[in-house]
Amino acid sequence: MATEPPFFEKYKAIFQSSADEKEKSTMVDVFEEIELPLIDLGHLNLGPFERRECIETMARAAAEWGFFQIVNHGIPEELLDRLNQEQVKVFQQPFGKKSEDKFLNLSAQSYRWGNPLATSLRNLSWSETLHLSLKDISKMDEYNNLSPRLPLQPAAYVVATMSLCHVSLPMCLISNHKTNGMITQEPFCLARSTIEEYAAEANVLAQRLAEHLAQNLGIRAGYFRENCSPSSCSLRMNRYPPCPYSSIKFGIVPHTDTDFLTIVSQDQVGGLQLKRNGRWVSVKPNPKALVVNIGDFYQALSNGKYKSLTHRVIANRESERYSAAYFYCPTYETVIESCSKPSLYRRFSFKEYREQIRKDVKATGDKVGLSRFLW
Ligand SMILES: O=C(O)CCC(=O)C(=O)O
Ligand SMILES: [Fe+2]
Repeated sequence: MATEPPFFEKYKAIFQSSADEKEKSTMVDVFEEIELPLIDLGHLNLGPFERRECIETMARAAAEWGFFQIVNHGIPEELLDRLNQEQVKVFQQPFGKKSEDKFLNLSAQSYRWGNPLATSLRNLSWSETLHLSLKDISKMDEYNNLSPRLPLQPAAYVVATMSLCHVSLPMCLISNHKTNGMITQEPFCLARSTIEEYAAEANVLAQRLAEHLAQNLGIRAGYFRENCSPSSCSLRMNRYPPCPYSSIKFGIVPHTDTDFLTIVSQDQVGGLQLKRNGRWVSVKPNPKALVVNIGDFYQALSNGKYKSLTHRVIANRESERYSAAYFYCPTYETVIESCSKPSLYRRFSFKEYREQIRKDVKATGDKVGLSRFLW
């Protein structure tokens, strides 16, 4: 059963109407590959001097690059591996299952692929994602309650579940598999606890980073703790299938992130690019490090000191790529206001910002973003 989203069928018209662009894009784009500033968070525990230096280096990277990478961040490699395994399992499901409304009992639109509003090759994303609003994760449990109704013998179900899942809280779906011409049914288990464990660790890390970055800005110590919680954040699992069409450029189209900061774990394939001083540069992947990028809200909060950089992912012709992005967001009611005067941006709530994005995307196909809130 096909697992890949039907990109070609869905975007046939775009492919056909862009023959000229196809011609042009046979030229191979070459981008400079850069290594992001590397911050060793282990230095925070060495002594007051090393700690101050580490925080200053991080703040400089946030101001000059908007991106940096971190090691000794406290999230065990073993947990990152487990998260990746869960992610692979999700995307290996038949497309028909993934695109069901209640896939994994999550809200509609949790599974997304391509770009439903794509009008040309320029705004087509060659990727599929599972977007988990963290307040929804507890709903995943309900699937356990539903599963006995699924057409599999209870005993077989238990044995299969135990052998496929390494935790006691799997979320199960039954999927059809074709083996030697025979259709068989296998349960698909997603370890909810691995996702929760990762989300909890990522939340602690994100809060620590946000607080360190706030130190030189005079932002109240409790600001992030009061306005952000695991349930206001989200986790996006991304898969970028190999893309056979040279005319397709993007795994994810250029964008900035709508949050305070994002923590990204990625494999070794590469493809992330950021726009630095007006030029696109490729980020050299470092599977031992996590990538951190500043989002729109920290740019506004820091009164433009920290940069929410436009970034994108380039589609790869040969290899699939996986990444997982943790978005550190406040609650909808949180009002974001610059930490110094005169402020570049007028104050706005997350809710207001989201609403503006929704209108702009509908009207222009683009999020527009912070420039809408300049004085
Ligand atoms: O895949 C990546 O490296 C980045 C993903 C990203 O930018 C996002 O999910 O917002
Ligand atoms: Fe992003």
